[in-house]
Amino acid sequence: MVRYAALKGLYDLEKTIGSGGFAKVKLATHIATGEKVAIKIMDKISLGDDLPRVKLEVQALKTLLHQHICRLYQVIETDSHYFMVIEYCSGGELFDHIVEKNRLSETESRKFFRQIVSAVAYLHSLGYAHRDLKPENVLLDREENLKLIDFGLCAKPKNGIDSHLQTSCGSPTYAAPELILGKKYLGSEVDIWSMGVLLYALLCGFLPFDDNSIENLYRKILSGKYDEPSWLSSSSKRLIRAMLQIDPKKRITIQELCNHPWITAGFLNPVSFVHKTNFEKDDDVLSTMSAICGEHASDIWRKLVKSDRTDYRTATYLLLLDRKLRGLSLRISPSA
Ligand SMILES: COc1cc(O)cc(Nc2ccc(C(=O)Nc3ccccc3)c(OCCC[NH3+])c2)c1
Repeated sequence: MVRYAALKGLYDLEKTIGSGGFAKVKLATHIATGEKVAIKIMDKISLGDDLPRVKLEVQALKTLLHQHICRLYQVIETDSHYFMVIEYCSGGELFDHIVEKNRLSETESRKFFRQIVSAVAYLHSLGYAHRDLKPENVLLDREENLKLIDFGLCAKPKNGIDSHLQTSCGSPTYAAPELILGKKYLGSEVDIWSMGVLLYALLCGFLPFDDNSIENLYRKILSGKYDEPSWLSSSSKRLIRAMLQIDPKKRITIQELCNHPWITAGFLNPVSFVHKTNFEKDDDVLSTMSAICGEHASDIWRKLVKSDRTDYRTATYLLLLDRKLRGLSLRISPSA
């Protein structure tokens, strides 16, 4: 097991749970609380000119406080590496959940899809677009709550969500026609397309556009034609068609999506979200931390609120808070 001095006494690294281009994600234990976390390890040399993306993602994640967006607890930077300590989603990938059940019922799909819509509507309301929405980036926590991950490609155009982007990114299978054509596009509109692919995958158990050859895949996406299996209700078909519109200007908007009849069926209200600017103050957690580090609870809270929200104190506070919300004891052992 590779050891990193920067993690010594704070986190014990365990198995690798994901690896991508320039990053690998390992399961780890936050030693003081015993809580599991995911640590995304990036080597600065292999990051190359993608280095600024890490800062962009960290900046975005400090702002994004939403129950269906995976939480960033801590960032550790050394001369050679970045470590992002992230919420561990023990339920694994939504994709595996769909495959294991072959496909999901309309009711179960709606439960998950409402959570995705809430997270994306929140993201867009803050001027961000995810740009890489795909089943692998949708995880589940232990209560099967959905968590969006990997904001490495997320963008916050400087002139706001309604200004055009050009960078081609994300995976072709879930990419909108305008994106694969290299046209200028709106992040919000490409996210809606990808959500249409996600909804189709939930309801059908396979993808609307799929092909081993990239040319055929592109041709299928640009045709906008896909199968509509017999089990799809007419309401489901209407919603998917509204999201998989080739012309981005004809595509349903995130606001219309929050109120769509398919989304609200069986629920009392449209999809909504809350803008949280800070995590909630919890006196039990603060007194537990105070007992260990000897500082007054009020001083710990003041430092937490003033901090950049990605230090060890923040990670410890949020992990203890999570333990409390799960009804577990707030045990904490002084770091070795
Ligand atoms: C904000 O959340 C982020 C940002 C980011 O840049 C990367 C990640 N990556 C993560 C985070 C957590 C997991 C995880 O908990 N996975 C897991 C847990 C139990 C069973 C199976 C998987 C993660 O998994 C990597 C594979 C996901 N495709 C990646 C989060």
